[in-house]
Amino acid sequence: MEPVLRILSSMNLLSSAAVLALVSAIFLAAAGLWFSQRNILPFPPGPSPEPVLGHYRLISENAPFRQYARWSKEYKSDVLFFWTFGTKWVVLNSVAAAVELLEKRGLNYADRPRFVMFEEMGWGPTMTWLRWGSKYKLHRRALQPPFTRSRVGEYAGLQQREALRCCLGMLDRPDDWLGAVRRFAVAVVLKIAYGLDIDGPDSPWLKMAEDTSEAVGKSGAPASSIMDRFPPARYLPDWLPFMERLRYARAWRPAIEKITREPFEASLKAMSSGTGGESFVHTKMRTWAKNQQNGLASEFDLDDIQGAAATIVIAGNDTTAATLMLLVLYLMQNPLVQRRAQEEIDCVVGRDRLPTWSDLPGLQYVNLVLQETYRMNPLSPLGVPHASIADDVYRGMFIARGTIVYPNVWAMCHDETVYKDPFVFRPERYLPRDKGGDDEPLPVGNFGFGRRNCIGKHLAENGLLIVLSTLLATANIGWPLGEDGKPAPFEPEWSFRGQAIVLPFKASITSRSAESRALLEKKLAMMSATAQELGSQ
Ligand code: HEM
Repeated sequence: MEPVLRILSSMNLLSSAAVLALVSAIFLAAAGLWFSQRNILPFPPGPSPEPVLGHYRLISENAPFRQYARWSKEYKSDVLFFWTFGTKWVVLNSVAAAVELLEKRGLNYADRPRFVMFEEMGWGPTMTWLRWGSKYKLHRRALQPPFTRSRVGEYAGLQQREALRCCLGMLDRPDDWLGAVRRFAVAVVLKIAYGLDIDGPDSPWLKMAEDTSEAVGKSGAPASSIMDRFPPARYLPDWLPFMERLRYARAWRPAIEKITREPFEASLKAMSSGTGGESFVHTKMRTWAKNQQNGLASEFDLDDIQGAAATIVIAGNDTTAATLMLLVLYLMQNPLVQRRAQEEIDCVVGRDRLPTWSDLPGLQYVNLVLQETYRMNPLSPLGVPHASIADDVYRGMFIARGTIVYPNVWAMCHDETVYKDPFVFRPERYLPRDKGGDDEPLPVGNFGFGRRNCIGKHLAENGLLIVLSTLLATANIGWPLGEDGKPAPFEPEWSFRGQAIVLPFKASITSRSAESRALLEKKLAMMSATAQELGSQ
């Protein structure tokens, strides 16, 4: 027996040793490959870091996208590398790099970094900030279908009615034209998400949405605060001089919690009393309630429904309002563009009716005005950052797993090798040469790249186009009048902390004609009556 045991144990030893040797070999090979890749392959270039802090102090909080674009030229590389406190990030300054990494190799770049500052601000399960994984996929599966190109037509009536109301509001109260724009943006997503209406300028939902825009719009580029770079910093006292963003996050926390909770509760209340229209919350709650009744677990629980509905409002309201502000600004600054777009509407639609849904594809120049607006000022100049899931090599440069990736959409949209006079607003640039254009490519990246691209693009674009074309058909937009009664041009103010937004400004907004105004009123009355009859959107 003893010899057998000895043989067995020696076999055990042998096989253990073999397994150990094999595991070690695999580990060494993998480590060797990683190290050899790292040693052989350089990280992308970039400015020299400081000891310990790396690039932390080198990146400006104001308009960092301009700095990255300058470095891209200086280091002759469309991909730049930075690090601080062990966090690595790369900035992609060309469409080619963004398409190759974020789209063609999209699965490897479908993650997001952890947004520690936003956690501190109190965001619940909001899809935009979720890491790649089962929770994220669950939210994308729930949120994407209602906003596909083929399904957004379901909101056409709602968007058109709100567009008419928006244009009438701008004409009636030109001093508060921004109020009408904000109302449009909130009304559409609030109805879709919760089935709730805005019942006047004092609606609490307007104030709530405005607070959230303020909180998000000026919170700095996502994942770039000291807490994001060095998470333990969130536990430091916020009175320290370099902790402004922690102070900011804590100050805005109540507003974020409010927008996540209150419309959801109001929607549930409306649902139980049988009021309010159909909505995302209604659909999801019905499934959840049915599962409860049948004793089944729900994959998408109450927290998820609440978080996903808030995502629609937060991601969809502010972005739409900010783009409409840009449209008003560029039309005011470019009267010839405005005239040409109005001529197109007069020619395609005529002056005895207003543009409708089916007219939009035929309004080529109006569509290009929107594209040029996207290009001139991408709202998220550094996108929403993605993060890499595994090590990668791009054109001989090493990109380690877990690297944060910022597409510099601003640099792509202002690349002089692609766009002639990139700082000039010229929608004609996209027209073919035989139609007097420069055949330049439409901008890409304003709605993101790859698997994390914006789910609301089609909804947003339809809404922007219907407001733009209705406004062009019914109003003239010009510089505000000075004390001498003459147009008084001015330089608008901007905020480049986080999103790139134009700050509120004055404009002169007047009716094109008594007839066009009457058309607005008549059509709004007609559409509101129909909506009331249908008791829905
Ligand atoms: C002009 C309007 C809009 C602009 C410029 C815009 C822009 C963006 C950008 C740049 C991203 C990041 C994409 C990426 O990481 O690659 C994004 C993501 C997102 N957008 Fe929009 N957006 C707009 C409107 C909307 C609307 C109306 C909705 C809601 C229906 C919406 C919902 C979302 C969501 C949920 C995400 C996160 C996607 C994900 O992480 O998988 N957006 N958007």
